Amino acid sequence: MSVPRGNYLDIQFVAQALDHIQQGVHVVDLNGRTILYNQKIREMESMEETDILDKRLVDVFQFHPDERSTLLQVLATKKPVLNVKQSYFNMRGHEITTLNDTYPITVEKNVVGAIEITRDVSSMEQYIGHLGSAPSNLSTFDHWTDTSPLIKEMIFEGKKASQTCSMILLTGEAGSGKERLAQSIHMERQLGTHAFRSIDCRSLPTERLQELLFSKEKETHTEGPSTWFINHLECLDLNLQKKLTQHLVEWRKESRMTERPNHYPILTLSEDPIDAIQSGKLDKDLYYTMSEVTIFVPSLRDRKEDIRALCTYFINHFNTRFQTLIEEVSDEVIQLFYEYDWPGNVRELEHVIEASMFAMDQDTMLLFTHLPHYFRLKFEDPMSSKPTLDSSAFMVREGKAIQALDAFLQEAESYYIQKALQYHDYNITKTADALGMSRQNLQYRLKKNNLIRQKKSGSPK
Ligand SMILES: Nc1ncnc2c1ncn2[C@@H]1O[C@H](COP(=O)(O)OP(=O)(O)OP(=O)(O)O)[C@@H](O)[C@H]1O
Repeated sequence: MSVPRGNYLDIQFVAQALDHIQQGVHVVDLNGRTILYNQKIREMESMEETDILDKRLVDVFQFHPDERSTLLQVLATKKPVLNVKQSYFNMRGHEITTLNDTYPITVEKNVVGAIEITRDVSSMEQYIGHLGSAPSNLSTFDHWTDTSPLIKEMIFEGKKASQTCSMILLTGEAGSGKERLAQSIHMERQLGTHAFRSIDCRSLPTERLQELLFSKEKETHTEGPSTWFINHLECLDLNLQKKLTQHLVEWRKESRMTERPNHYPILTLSEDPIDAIQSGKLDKDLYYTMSEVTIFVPSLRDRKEDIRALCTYFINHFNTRFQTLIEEVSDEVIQLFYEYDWPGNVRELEHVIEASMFAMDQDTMLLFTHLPHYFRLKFEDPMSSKPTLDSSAFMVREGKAIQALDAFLQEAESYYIQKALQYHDYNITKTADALGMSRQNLQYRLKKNNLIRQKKSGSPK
């Protein structure tokens, strides 16, 4: 490790020692220039020493007006700042969550710099995510808007299943509300003071799934009843599906001998089970074992009567979160929502409302112009007689094959964000402002579209 200034031998000695510890250490001098940046923090932030040593923090990291550098804050206030949790994307696009303690460094009562000690808690955060949610965050049947007959029927089935100890299979497209239904069943079964464990086979590597599904089992026997929500089984490795089948058969035998089982499996499939078996994604035995009680969660396109009530629900929800006073969605927008097919289901509607509310200033009614640009592209502009998506429109070119709408939208989003980033010289804050979204929202989209930053990146120090 090279150290640029100060008592060279002393600092080099300390710096080398600090390269062997498991916490990240970042030291700046009185001018906010980095004089020590140990091995661990370099790994976490995916930065090289040359990127940062002897440079001012403000020249290396981009700060949003709402974010404060804890190191600079400590230099200014001369007081420690402890236990600050930060989540950010490092240079490789990996999401990192850290806990930081930052202290002033004083020599003869004068502050000469600041030191930040950082613990990487990303894997702990993910693990806690799997351990269970607090009951206050879980949905209950009272939270459902039950306008359509299909949802009324689903709620009826869900409540009926809650009266039993059976394992339950929920089927329905992604984003339709399967997890929400599983939480409602958990609460209806009076398990609110116990854990709701969510395991998503879509997003975890096989080794981790193996560990979560099988090795943790002994521990849970001592912890009281819990719901095991195993999501997207069609994405689980076939060998693990076979192993899970054996476990579920065992579970069923044991549960018949007791009034209150130790855990209650709720499993999901987001594809048609028969198609999934035919395409080799789903083990037939697993399906027959778990499908004793099956509830179908309807897609939004099949229950458009619910759209207005869902819009009201999301507006109230985001009003509370963003401290806004939006009142309603215009009839014209509701009409477009009725015409649209909603491949991403309720989740997509939620995102459209959230993005639109970001774009609203003093208005209280959500209008066509507030809808996100990509979403408006799907429709003719009602203010104009010319269709927006004609042969000269964005990325629809002669000779280019028409692609599925989802793929087109993904490409459009990716392309547009890339252009905006280039235009703003890869400055995240400016790009996010220009796109009318939060910095976190832009970072999420960079990750989703695999657009790793080309320029300096790192934590909001
Ligand atoms: N009836 C509803 N009222 C309000 N919000 C809803 C409703 N249904 C779903 N949502 C919201 O939509 C989003 C997706 O729901 P959920 O995660 O339950 O779907 P899912 O079918 O489990 O999705 P996936 O298959 O992708 O895991 C969540 O944010 C959820 O809160």
